[in-house]
Amino acid sequence: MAQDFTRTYAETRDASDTLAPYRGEFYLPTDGIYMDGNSLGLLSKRAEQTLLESLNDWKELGIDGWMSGRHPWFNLSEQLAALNAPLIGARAEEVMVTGSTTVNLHQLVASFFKPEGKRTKILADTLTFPSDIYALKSQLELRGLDPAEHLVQVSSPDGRYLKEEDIIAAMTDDIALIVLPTVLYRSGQILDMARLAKAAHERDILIGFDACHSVGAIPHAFHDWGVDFAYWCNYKHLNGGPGSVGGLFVHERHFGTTPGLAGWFGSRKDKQFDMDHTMTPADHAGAFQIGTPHVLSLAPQLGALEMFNEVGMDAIREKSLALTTYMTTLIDEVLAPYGFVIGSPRSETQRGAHLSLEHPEAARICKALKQHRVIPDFRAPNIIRLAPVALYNTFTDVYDVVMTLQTIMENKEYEAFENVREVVA
Ligand SMILES: Cc1ncc(COP(=O)(O)O)c(C=O)c1O
Ligand SMILES: Nc1ccccc1C(=O)C[C@H](N)C(=O)O
Repeated sequence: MAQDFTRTYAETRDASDTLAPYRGEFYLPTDGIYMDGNSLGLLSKRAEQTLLESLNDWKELGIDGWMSGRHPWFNLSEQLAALNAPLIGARAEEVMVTGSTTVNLHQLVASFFKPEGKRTKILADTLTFPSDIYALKSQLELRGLDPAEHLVQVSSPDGRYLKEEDIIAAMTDDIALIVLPTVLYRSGQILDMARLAKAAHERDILIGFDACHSVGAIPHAFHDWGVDFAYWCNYKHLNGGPGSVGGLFVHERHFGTTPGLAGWFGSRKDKQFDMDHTMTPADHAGAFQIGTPHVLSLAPQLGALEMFNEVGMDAIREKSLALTTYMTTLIDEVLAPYGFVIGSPRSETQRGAHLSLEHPEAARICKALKQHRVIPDFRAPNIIRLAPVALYNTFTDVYDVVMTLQTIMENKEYEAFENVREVVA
């Protein structure tokens, strides 16, 4: 069917969507449209079930829940690592579900940043998420290195995108480590990780990626690309729940590296309860765990990740691109008179799973959207992020959101609100 701009067209696309049955697995808002799965994914019935099962194990088993019950807690992180691994293109032993994004970055930099001789600097970029920069600066300071000199941030020519050639040009012989996002949190640009990893290694530099905005959104091949490490959260596209435990990847060539931040849960599991004061680290990515896993923030991931493994990242990516491409076409057609700029890549190979819509009145347009029960998020100073999620959004959702935006703009409904951000979104 040729694309047209009717709601019937959107309904026809939904009717032939093979992922459509998954929508029924989620708790969706009953009175509106959720478009913020890039910030906090929704609860699914399966995630709820595995959380309740773990809660019940605690209720019934107490301490014995570590080794028995529905999902024994002692191996839960390893079990989830095996479910995360296919999503990022890694071997199960290269992955651990542990910590949080920022804590895992601290752990990985503490373990892999080895300033020596002339190589004393870390390379990052100016568009990355602030927490990463705070962590990198504090890691430098812990080593007595001044971030003003030792943190190099590649800048963006336009404030939206980074150019791989600029990043490669900044890979000079004083750089020891590179930390970059896989997908930029504002524009949704995908960086060419394979190319960057190759360029870094040709120059003897280690490279790690923040995969918060790509895990569960696009396929990865971290192992084959030779990426040294990566870290991510499981609460956005992976729907693990607010504050859900994060993930990390360490390429197998680095197995045996001493963890910078050691703790007893990084031990070989058969040795951990020997209670020896000399640690025997696990001989895989498990070595980078620190303390006791946050079991109740792991448990929902069992149900949530099962769906991703069932469907596979290729099918998720295919639908996600179909949704964002459809949204782009509608925005171009319907919102053209109102001064919006799409601040996300037009090219599908460079586009992550959300669209960034820029407008000088963005803060109050977001508030008007929320009044219509459409949930986007806002990033200062002028970005509305919209994420039509493959597992639970529809083409009709996309259509309705764009039409709601048209109504808001046409009737200047946003003028009823102040153009200032709210606390979170
Ligand atoms: C790209 C990116 N990096 C880091 C973080 C920080 O994650 P956390 O607060 O879970 O450590 C986030 C989200 O909050 C993020 O989107
Ligand atoms: N962790 C959070 C806690 C509270 C509110 C938002 C977040 C986010 O994750 C924001 C997201 N990282 C972003 O790309 O803006």
